Amino acid sequence: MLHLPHPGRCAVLGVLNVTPDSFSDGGRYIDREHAVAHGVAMRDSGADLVDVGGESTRPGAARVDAATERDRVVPVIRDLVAEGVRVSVDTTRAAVAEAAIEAGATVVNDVSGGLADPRMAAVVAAARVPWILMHWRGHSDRMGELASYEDVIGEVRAELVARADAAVLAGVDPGLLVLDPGLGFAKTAAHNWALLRRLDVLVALGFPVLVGASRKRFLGELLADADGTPRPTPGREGATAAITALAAHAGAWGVRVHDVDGSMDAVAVAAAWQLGASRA
Ligand SMILES: Nc1nc2ncc(COP(=O)(O)O)nc2c(=O)[nH]1
Repeated sequence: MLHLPHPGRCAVLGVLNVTPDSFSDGGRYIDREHAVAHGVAMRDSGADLVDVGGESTRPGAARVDAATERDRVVPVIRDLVAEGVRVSVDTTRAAVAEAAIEAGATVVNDVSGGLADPRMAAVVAAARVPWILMHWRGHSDRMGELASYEDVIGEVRAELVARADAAVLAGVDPGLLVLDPGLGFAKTAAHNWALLRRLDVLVALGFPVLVGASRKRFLGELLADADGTPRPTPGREGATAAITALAAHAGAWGVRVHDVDGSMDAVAVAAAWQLGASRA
């Protein structure tokens, strides 16, 4: 099973996008020094993992080549590990995951659930590291056309089970798998809310479940102003923290967020609510 320093509460993964074009923080941490300082700050705020990504997955984002992605994340991962930070690498590429693990990353966060790179399962199995399998139907340039479901809960569940089965067949320890509904990936706002409402269906599979709603567009649409203008990303932290609390209460293993402080408070509230008392 996944080791966590705070097993009594939902895990908090701090997002560190070392990219020029991620949707909500693109460019802020492209500089290595700033990136490392931000990662250390998120760990000091209580983040259980810092999730380092080198390629934007924003809808319509242009892909970067493996070398560019690797060169963005490896130095930052190495420096963070040297500061004692636990790091996950957010990549769909086996070669990048391999280099990140060599640099000290201890979790692979794969938004493609192993579909983008057939070599990923072997890399994860050999390294014996936890593997986050997110629900995905194709790269950023195609997600829009793939967002159609008869039964989004049933289909996402079935497609994630298929990914977990494939991982186990490839030699990955099932105890190291984490599932993630992939909010916003080939999904409309309605699909996102339907998946959150029935998160219990994924939790019931028995794998840890990670939820990544932080600052996403469907929150901006929910919080739109009178003339329908979506709330800009900086104004979505309250909704993100609310989802953190609700996801934790629904049994999520972890959340992936940009603002660690807000979600640390939210997971503390969820834990106290669950216990009927604050932690002794
Ligand atoms: N496991 C997982 N990883 C992810 N990586 C990137 C993004 C896109 O958001 P960002 O641009 O804020 O990183 N979302 C997820 C997600 O929902 N789940």
